[in-house]
Amino acid sequence: MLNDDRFKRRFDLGGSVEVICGSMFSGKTEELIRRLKRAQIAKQQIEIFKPKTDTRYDETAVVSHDANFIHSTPVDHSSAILLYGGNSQVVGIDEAQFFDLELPEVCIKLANKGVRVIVAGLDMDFEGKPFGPMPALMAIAEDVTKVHAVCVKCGGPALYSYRLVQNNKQFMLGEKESYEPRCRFCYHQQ
Ligand SMILES: Nc1ncnc2c1ncn2[C@@H]1O[C@H](COP(=O)(O)OP(=O)(O)O)[C@@H](O)[C@H]1O
Ligand SMILES: Cc1cn([C@H]2C[C@H](O)[C@@H](COP(=O)(O)O)O2)c(=O)[nH]c1=O
Ligand SMILES: [Zn+2]
Repeated sequence: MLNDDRFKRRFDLGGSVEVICGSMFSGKTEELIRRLKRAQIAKQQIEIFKPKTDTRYDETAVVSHDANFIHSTPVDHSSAILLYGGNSQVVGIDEAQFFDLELPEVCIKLANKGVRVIVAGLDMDFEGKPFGPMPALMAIAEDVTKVHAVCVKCGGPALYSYRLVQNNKQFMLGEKESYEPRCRFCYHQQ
């Protein structure tokens, strides 16, 4: 395979997929913004996407819990990322857990065209179950970074997002009033 000229040319273009995952408040969005701002400093053409459903802080910005932000385009399907992101050198995607299951294929297509794709999202939902396209994205990525919040109960490294309100639906937007980051021990203590 590596001797095949078509693939050699694609590798030379430098496309790749990076995933930033973890619980809520773990710094996923901050890390995404940090990488994208460095790309901007390097004068690279960047484009950021988020799901239209995530309306928490701003309609057209990716905003961290610390109020750090960067302009973004809200889209309702991953295919739109392929349409609008194909001419960029770097594509950022936030809240990837809310996207459809075609997102990994979209990221592969962009990376094969030479685009550096950086995806951030929750790896687990409030029940500790893998969230949406995140497991598949982690499987196809060159690089996966798992970040941790501080457990609100004990100060340890938090990997779970504990839901404080009664609601069994997987999709429920919210902040500190509805979720808190917890470590393995404190999450299972309930
Ligand atoms: N329990 C916590 N652990 C770590 N950071 C927290 C916590 N509560 C609030 N924060 C704030 O959240 C910021 C991270 O926000 P953000 O990047 O939006 O996280 P994520 O995208 O993973 O939800 C931290 O820099 C910190 O200011
Ligand atoms: C655990 C969990 C979270 N959500 C929602 C809550 C927030 O609106 C986002 C996560 O945002 P963050 O940038 O990672 O803080 O997801 C949900 O819908 N379902 C869940 O199980
Ligand atoms: Zn804890």
